Amino acid sequence: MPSTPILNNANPFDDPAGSGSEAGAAELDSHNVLSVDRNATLTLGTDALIVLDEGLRHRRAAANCCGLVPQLGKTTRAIPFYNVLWAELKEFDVTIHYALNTGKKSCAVAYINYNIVDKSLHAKSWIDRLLQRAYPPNTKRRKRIKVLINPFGGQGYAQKLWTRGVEPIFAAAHCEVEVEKTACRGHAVEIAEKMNVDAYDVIACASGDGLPYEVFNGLARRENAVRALKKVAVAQIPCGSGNAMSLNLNGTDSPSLAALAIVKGIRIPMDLVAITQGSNKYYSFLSQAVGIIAESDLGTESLRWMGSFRFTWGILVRLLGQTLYPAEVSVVVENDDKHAIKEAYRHAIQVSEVARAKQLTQDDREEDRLLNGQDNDIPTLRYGTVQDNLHSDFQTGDMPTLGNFYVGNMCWVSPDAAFFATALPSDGKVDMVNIDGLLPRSKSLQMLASAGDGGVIDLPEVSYRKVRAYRITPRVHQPPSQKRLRAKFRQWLGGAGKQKEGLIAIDGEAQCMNLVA
Ligand SMILES: Nc1ncnc2c1ncn2[C@@H]1O[C@H](COP(=O)(O)OP(=O)(O)OP(=O)(O)O)[C@@H](O)[C@H]1O
Repeated sequence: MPSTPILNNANPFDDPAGSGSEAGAAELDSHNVLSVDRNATLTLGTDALIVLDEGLRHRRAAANCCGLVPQLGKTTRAIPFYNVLWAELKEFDVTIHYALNTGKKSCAVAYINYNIVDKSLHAKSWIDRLLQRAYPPNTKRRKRIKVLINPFGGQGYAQKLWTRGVEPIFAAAHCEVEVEKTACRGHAVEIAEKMNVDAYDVIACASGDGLPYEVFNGLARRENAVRALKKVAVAQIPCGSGNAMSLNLNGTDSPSLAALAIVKGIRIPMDLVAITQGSNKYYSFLSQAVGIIAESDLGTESLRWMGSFRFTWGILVRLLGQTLYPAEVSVVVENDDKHAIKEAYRHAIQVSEVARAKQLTQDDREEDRLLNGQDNDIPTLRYGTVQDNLHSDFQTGDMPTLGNFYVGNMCWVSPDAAFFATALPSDGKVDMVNIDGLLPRSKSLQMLASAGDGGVIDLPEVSYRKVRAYRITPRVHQPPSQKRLRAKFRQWLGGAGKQKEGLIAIDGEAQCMNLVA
């Protein structure tokens, strides 16, 4: 995962490599400084390129108040290495393109250009050193990116968001880009199934979470599926109504900031959850939901006129009406102690931060195995399919008053809901949340409010477990005869008037389930 560099309180002009002696320090300093025209210098600092230029003062002053009022501007500018997209030397001209933050949630390509004063080979090696800092050893430069655009994703602006906010960043970073628009539902599955995975480093989906879901499933259908899944990274350029993948992996739901995160991103392994239903098999990267969340997301089609408020409305109607989704649930539990789950999470984060600080490159042996074509088939499922007998590791329970069944592999499910606060992308487990449908209404609302800061796990009424596998068999809910009319009214009010089947949301995509009597 890419990280925004932290500008700590160290002197930004210090070289991170340190210096042994004063003479050594002076030599290092001179290596890191490039003298350019207009009496300016460009210095490689700890985390940023420092531009020291008297001219900046006048330019900034001019930008204020139409330049009529003399003002003192700064003469230095720090460009974090993370934001540096490319640097090149042509003749005696140095040009550095970078991503300039243009607001809290956007960036755009900007550049600086100077004529070099020192005409020796120093400038060339300085540029190399700048690029090494902009792209540490674990970060691939000039990524080859296959971009898939869902023209109907979100509110239909994916093409515009791509052209305005993303394409210029990929171009400035010298990425090789090939763009294809999806023509219909399922098209991304087909593209991922047939593409030459050796020709690309990344498949970037300008869409909601639906396209990455299709891409994973397309890659998983191939011969040598494991090789394909490991070879090419899947990323999201957030252009949909659900952009959880980008929130979790790029740390943003802004298309331009996500573009920068992809340019600077490193590959990380991520678990996929295999789901079998009848004879079908799907792979999920994000979440599966049965009950209130799934029904509010997918069972509110008749309320589309409400826009995105239909989801909130759907949840409120179902929560306040204490709607039940009874089911039999069998689970292979890894850990059901919330305190231990949180401790294990903290430890895992510390370990991953150490690895990130060391800028570890991908394990060479892993790379060899990929290229030599070993371990390329998807392994058989450890706990079998839904058509097999239950493995002895499963614990089965009846949940007659289940309200919400939610399983996740990533923390954020939307910008204001960190539902799975301890989810780790590749620990071989998923976080399972079960909430009783008869929870007092005030508690239900409290639970909704606590999702924003990841507090769901701390609510005593919420069952939160790390699990390895589960099986859910939803049942028909038959309210007592005197309450049936009210239940039908609530169903209509919640947007699921004519719905007969149960719904399971896999990464936000709908699958129907037969309800067992
Ligand atoms: N050209 C197209 N026409 C119709 N549907 C398409 C097209 N391209 C992709 N799709 C489908 O659109 C669905 C939703 O895609 P996506 O996740 O990108 O958008 P979204 O707005 O976040 O979706 P949702 O409203 O379902 O959350 C996917 O299932 C995908 O297969």
